[in-house]
Amino acid sequence: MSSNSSSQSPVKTTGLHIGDAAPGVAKVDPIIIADNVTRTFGGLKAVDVEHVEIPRGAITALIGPNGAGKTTLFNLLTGFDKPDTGTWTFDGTRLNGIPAFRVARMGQVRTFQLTKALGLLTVLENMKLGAQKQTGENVFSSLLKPLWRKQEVEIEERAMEILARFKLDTKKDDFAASLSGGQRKLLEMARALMSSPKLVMLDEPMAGVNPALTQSLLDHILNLKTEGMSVLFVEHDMHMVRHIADWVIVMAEGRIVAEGDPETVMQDAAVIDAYLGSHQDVDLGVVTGRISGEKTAEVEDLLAEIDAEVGLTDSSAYIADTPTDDTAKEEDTK
Ligand SMILES: Nc1ncnc2c1ncn2[C@@H]1O[C@H](COP(=O)(O)OP(=O)(O)OP(=O)(O)O)[C@@H](O)[C@H]1O
Repeated sequence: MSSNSSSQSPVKTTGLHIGDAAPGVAKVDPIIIADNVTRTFGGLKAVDVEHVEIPRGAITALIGPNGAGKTTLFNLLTGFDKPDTGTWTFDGTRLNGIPAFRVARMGQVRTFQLTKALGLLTVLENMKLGAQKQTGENVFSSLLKPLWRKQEVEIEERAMEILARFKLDTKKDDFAASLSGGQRKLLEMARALMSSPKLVMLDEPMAGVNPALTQSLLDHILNLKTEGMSVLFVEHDMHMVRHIADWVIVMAEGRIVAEGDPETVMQDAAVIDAYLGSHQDVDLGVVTGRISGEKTAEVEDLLAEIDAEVGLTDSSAYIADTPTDDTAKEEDTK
């Protein structure tokens, strides 16, 4: 595997899989291996994953249209929901049936949206929660009664160190609710790092982030990899996926329909089908920009409709041809 990163043109980690890239393909060094994972709500099979492996030391994006089952799979893998069937291992240890707080203790953490309750804690208090491995009530009582003074000091030092990296140290005493959308995302990520995870799972890290903070967030995610962590993130922002993901897994209707490096996956017919769904009667070449020519008003309307449906800022950019480094840079500065 080769790996490196920089904010301008991150070097992708390659050589992650064994054999042809296809749904369920084996990885050279998987950190998660899951088999026959299903989750049904009423009559609906929200997740139906036969086999999937998440590569270690790489940034993996989990993409797919609304309702594809991404969040449900995330919840299952992190112990926040129980599957109907399925087994999986994290770093060689069987994890199915293990509750969320123990999953986090084993080094697999996920970011959480700042809920109302967490917004009423200060930035520093939120960080301390991360150190306590998100153990619920115990965390709150430990905040009120710090029995382990030495440990408290160490935790606070670590929190301030991480906050400084995320440029949030000056806000340590502010209520988390007073942060901007982008700063909240940074805090969510900073909090996850308090437990020195091996795998960081990010749920829509770019959602609601002001363009001014986009680059900073991307850099922080790239840094996780540089520091040896693995990253799995769910995201609708395809600019981001294309720019930083080493590997992309595509879900549709609960199943994994494609896997591969970003450039290949985004030109895969199954991926285009999954996103465009009912619009298959329209010439996809025009819609995706693969066939040049004037877009009719009808196609322009359709693009806007697709953007709204899948939450993309620019659907033609998503499935368009491979960008040059320059175009990727331009996109980042938008
Ligand atoms: N708790 C639940 N009860 C009933 N149905 C649910 C529940 N959670 C998810 N679903 C259904 O399962 C399917 C998959 O949902 P999920 O949220 O996992 O998709 P997603 O790919 O994360 O979508 P999005 O990108 O919109 O967040 C959807 O049809 C959803 O309505």
